[in-house]
Amino acid sequence: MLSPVNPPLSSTSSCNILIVEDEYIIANDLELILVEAGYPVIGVADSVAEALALMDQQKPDIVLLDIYLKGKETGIDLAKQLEDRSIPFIYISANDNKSVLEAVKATQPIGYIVKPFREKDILTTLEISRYRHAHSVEMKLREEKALQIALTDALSAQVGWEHKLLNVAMVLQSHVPFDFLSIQYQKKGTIHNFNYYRVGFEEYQTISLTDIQQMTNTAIDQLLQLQIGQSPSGPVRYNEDTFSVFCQQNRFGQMLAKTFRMESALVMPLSVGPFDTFTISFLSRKPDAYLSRHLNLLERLEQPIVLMLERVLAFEEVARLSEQLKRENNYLQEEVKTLANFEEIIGRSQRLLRVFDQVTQVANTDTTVLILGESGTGKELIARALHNLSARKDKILVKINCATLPATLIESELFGHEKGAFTGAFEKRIGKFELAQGGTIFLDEIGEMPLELQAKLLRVLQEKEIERVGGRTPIKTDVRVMAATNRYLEKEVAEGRFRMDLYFRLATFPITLPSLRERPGDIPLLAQFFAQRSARKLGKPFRGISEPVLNELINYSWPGNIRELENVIEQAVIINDGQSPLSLGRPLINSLFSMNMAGPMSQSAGSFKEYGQPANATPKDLQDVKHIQQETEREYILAILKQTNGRIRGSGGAAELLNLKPTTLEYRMDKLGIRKTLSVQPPNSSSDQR
Ligand SMILES: Nc1ncnc2c1ncn2[C@@H]1O[C@H](COP(=O)(O)OP(=O)(O)OP(=O)(O)O)[C@@H](O)[C@H]1O
Repeated sequence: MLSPVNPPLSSTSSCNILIVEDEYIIANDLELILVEAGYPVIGVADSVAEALALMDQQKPDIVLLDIYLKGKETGIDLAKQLEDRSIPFIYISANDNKSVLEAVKATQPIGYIVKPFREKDILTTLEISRYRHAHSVEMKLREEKALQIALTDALSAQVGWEHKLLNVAMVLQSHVPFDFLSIQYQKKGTIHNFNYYRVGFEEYQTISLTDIQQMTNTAIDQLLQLQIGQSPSGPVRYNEDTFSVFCQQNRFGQMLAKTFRMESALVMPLSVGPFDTFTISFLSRKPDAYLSRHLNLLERLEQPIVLMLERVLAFEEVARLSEQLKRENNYLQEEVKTLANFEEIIGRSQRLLRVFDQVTQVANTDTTVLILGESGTGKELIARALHNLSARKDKILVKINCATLPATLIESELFGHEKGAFTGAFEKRIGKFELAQGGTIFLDEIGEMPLELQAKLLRVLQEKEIERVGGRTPIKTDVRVMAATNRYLEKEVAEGRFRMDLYFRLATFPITLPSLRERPGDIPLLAQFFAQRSARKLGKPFRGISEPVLNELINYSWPGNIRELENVIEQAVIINDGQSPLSLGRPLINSLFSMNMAGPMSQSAGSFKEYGQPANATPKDLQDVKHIQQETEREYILAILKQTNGRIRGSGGAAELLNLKPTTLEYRMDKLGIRKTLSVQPPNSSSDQR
């Protein structure tokens, strides 16, 4: 609590007085009394015009003011101007007419002296009025300080902006009265609008743009359009005479005034930082509600409020960034991060070296890259290498697997959604494109993307803008796009499952990875690398790989490519006693995959084939190929599941052995008709758990 302190009163000699009196004798009398008492009299005026001219030369500290003066204008007219200039005044008048006294009271003088007066009356009233005025200035300062504290509390409350600004409105009401308060917040070009309609003492109704849309029959877009570029440069009041100017300049305000029958306004624009502006419009039903004291108060509050808003917005930004960091962290923890530089990519075959050349050529550009190749050939590894070699390497690489997400969720996963965009969208959520801002997005299994979303992705690639689901404003993005697929995309295009325009857009720079059987020379290197890495991980000595085992590895067709080799070697290390060279946990049988059919793959996207073909059956058409491919994958997964006794997750589970995320494996199992609720099958059981 502030303790009441009497403000010190300045000496009479420092209180300059202006006398405004048209009767010469009285004016002269007054001057003599004042000078005698030590007050400097800076002038005597007999009309409002003369008083104003004198005040322009020197500002008085107090004006002694008669009501009826020379000319048309009265002391009451001058009083309004004195209020504007914050100059205190005392009336000296013989007038006791009731209506005149009412008008006098409304001008808020600091005193009133009745004519005829005695010297004592003048000096005592002057002294008391000066004291009360000084005291009221002090009170005003205190009130303003309290107002600033209340505004800070209102703005820093942990509530949404609508609630925050309602609190601000309630705090301001007793200082700048209004019947309607409209606050427009422009953030980097996006407009947010908050409207509060006073319906009772401390009772307000929040009016949304949708409400205004319904009341005025105007489309939202048009309402937003009406609000663009309408702020004055500083606080301005519009009363009776100037309200039409307000309506001309402010089309949205005009609409509010018409709908809610408002007749005066006070507009306060606030620039917060380089991008954000707030425009607070106070509207009143009274035609002359806004006085200069309201304007002066808002002018004084301008800087403190801007500082408060800057602080609140900075806190919000920090919270947003830390939320983004948390999200990125979660994301990175979820991801098995591979460091992927060329050193981590094993192989010396000509085919792989050619891929390295392509990666080096394109890495440091922003070109969209399409990585093609059978499953497990290292497409993701190459995507990571591309990112790590690009200028975006210090920003995030976000991967999204288009095959593992339900079609209904991919859009919101990619582009985010606004609160309430669809059932279950309880909170606003940013998508992977926004998460990847400044970095790279890797769209794995792009061939699985639903057609309608392909159109949206194409627009993002062309416009470099995204739109959240349920959002209305496009958001600029700076994201490099990479995509991968093990599908033959040209065939998908021919069969109408993939948009040709998107295909061409993505395939600006295709990189096709060779299958493992196309580079058998790399198999010993890879096997050695994986064996050493697993042994290190398991803390076991590594005694090499025997010649026959290496031959077996080289002669196998590797339908699962490097991923399969990695798993085979890891199992071999697990069962190895640490004393002898590695032997394989299970024999490698080229039962369904033909080695001789797996010819070298061309580098062009067009000649890419899906999987190898069976040795013991000549497929008649594409359907056959697909069937064989699915059967193979199915058998392979079942074999691993049998090995793990049906366990998918956790250490030693099928997902780990297959080096897949459990959700990816479950998705594939689902697609291949393998039931998730696996019963533990005896190793020789032929049940396929369908
Ligand atoms: N040249 C390589 N050197 C070392 N490890 C590799 C190499 N290529 C791939 N791998 C490893 O093989 C596994 C499969 O690679 P990756 O996931 O990149 O394949 P993919 O082609 O993206 O597979 P899918 O199409 O199934 O998503 C990963 O563990 C990866 O680290």
